[in-house]
Amino acid sequence: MRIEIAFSDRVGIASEILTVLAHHSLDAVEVEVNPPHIYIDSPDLTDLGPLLPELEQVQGVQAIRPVDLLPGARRRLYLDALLDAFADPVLAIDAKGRMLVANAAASALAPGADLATILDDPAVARDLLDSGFRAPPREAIVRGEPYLIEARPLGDGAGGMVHLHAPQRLGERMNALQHLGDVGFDGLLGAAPPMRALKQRAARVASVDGPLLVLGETGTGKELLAHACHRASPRAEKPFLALNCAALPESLAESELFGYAGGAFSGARRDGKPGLLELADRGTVFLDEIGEMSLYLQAKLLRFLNDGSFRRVGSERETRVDVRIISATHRDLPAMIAKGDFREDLYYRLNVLTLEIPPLRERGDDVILLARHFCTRAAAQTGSPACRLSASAEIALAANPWPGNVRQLENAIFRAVTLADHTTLASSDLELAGASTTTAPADTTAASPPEGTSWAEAVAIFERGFLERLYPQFPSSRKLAARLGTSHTTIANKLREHGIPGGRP
Ligand SMILES: Nc1ncnc2c1ncn2[C@@H]1O[C@H](COP(=O)(O)OP(=O)(O)OP(=O)(O)O)[C@@H](O)[C@H]1O
Repeated sequence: MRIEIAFSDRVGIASEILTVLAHHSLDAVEVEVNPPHIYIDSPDLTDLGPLLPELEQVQGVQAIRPVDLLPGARRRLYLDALLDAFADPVLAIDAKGRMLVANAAASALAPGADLATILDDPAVARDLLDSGFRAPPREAIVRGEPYLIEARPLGDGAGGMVHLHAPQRLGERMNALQHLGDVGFDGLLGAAPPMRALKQRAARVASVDGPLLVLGETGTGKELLAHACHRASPRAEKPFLALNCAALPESLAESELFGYAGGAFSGARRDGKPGLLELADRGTVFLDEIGEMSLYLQAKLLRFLNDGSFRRVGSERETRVDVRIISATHRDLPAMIAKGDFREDLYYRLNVLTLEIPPLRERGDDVILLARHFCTRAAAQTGSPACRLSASAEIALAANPWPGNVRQLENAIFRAVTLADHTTLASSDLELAGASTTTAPADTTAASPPEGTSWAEAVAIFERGFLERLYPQFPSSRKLAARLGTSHTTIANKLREHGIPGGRP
């Protein structure tokens, strides 16, 4: 039986309680003292009755009750369940390299007792330990498969946590099919003139079967556009696979893209592994952040673009595939060429067709269009009630510079929808850097309306902000009408027109 005893804290009380158990010849296999409670696990204790009078005699004991689990055991149970929910192996290692804790995936993969036996290459284990688990992510072979290894220290001298990203899950993370589904140009929202022009050009470029380079600042939607071009091309029914060239060290990126032959490196899978180029045969491979590709891989990619063939890592055999390459970057490739960081010949091979995505700040009212879309989507994703943006929020969004573009906008709206406990988001809910954080429909006067706003739209934005600001102080159409010196019917109609809730006469 496991019991919890509440007591008022004093020196020696825990040992007096345990002495009572000893008197009854009861063993305690686990004891947790967390004043003002002591928890005891005693398998021999089946009936509390005979023990109660003596325990209650101990000065300071207040209450005694049986419990299912000791708090520490309960915590371990939850932590184990959480760790086991990770499909990737996760390990805690002490400063000497001994394994302290492993989740189920790690135990199944490499049931070793220390880091050096878990990783096939002892040098990698040594680097991790020598760096105090601060070494940058790198690849290592575990039971013949390449893994991306990330480590972080646990705290002074306590060792570190090691996370092995499994190769097939890396593929998952990089496979745009996972999250883009069959999104085409329809999913690329935007009605501003530069977006319309882009979509028109993209629709033409999509069907031309040549390499395509997508340029644009980070988070502008380059991957979405690349996928839309694939969906609008004759390759639409074949795979669209994506590799982020900045995310992986060179040799792992090489084996992801080109695959490897059986026995290519010590412990490699015996039958080898196809890379994205083979897996995407007759489809499209999207190379994101191409500016970050190493010069060695640039040379290998150039060769593939020139004659359609390549060799798997560690193979002598030429492999031929039919794949369209769409690449993307936010970097200035000509400037990189001038510095010798990017191959000029590759640039011309990749840049047969080009699309340039405008930054969000040049898209006028698209900010509002996208924000409303993200608002609806975030509410659906989080199971929150349907929400909308107040006039002040829309004006603040339109005035924000958006250095992180659409992704930053998407995140700002998601955060606001998740955290706000009301359904009309104000500018203060949006945590915009540099924006006013008062609940300021008052800032309707401070910021200019979105570019291209008509007179009628500007008046409507002003009215909505004005009414939203005053309504809480004059919460009925009669009171508001009296304050504004107009008829209550006019105010009631305006409240309805702007969807301001609770417009009572
Ligand atoms: N026009 C758009 N309509 C709807 N959603 C968009 C649009 N543009 C971008 N997004 C969304 O914004 C996020 C960022 O887009 P995406 O990943 O395509 O940008 P990126 O330019 O490839 O980013 P990075 O430079 O970091 O690789 C994604 O969630 C995407 O769905």
